[in-house]
Amino acid sequence: MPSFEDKICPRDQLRARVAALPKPVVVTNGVFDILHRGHVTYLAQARALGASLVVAANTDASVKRLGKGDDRPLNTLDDRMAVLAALEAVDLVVPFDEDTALEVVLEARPEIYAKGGDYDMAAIPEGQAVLAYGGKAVAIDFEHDRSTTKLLAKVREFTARSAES
Ligand SMILES: Nc1ncnc2c1ncn2[C@@H]1O[C@H](COP(=O)(O)OP(=O)(O)OP(=O)(O)O)[C@@H](O)[C@H]1O
Ligand SMILES: O=P(O)(O)O[C@@H]1O[C@H]([C@H](O)CO)[C@@H](O)[C@H](O)[C@@H]1O
Repeated sequence: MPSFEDKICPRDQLRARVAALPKPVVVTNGVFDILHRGHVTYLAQARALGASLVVAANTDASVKRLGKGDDRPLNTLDDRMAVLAALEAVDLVVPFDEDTALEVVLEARPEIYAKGGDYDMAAIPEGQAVLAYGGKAVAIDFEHDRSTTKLLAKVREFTARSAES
């Protein structure tokens, strides 16, 4: 197993593994289905807010409940976590099966919670929780107009055109 996979943390070890990370710790979460430039830029910016970055990845069942599409996620949790763990910006990857990453945030108690600029920090449970204990909640502006959904639409358009010709 490549050494970067050591960054994948079983949920029951989260508290202990976070305690061993350099502070301040930043936590973020998401699906990260087909990794793209928007994701990696955002993760590098999140890491730069502190000294360590923990990424909580939605389990496959929790992605299904988000309603992104019947075929989502395209990449399984294990694959998505391995790709995230291979990134230099990422120190720890943990799965979560709840509808939000609130419990992860409460267990990890990071100094900083970060999320893409498509979210209002004061309106999401993770942001509210961090602000309530005196931490920081940071929305990172989108720098690149990319998304897994847009990439998939391109592939589908190409496949449909190829089938017609
Ligand atoms: N282009 C982008 N620039 C900056 N941050 C992004 C970008 N796309 C996604 N993010 C952030 O990355 C995290 C994971 O995003 P997500 O997996 O929803 O990406 P996505 O590609 O937009 O997915 P989908 O199209 O499936 O909704 C979220 O915090 C989101 O705000
Ligand atoms: O990748 P996404 O769709 O941006 O990730 C979601 O973020 C939600 C957000 O943290 C508001 O609570 C979260 O609830 C959801 O489970 C996904 O992680």
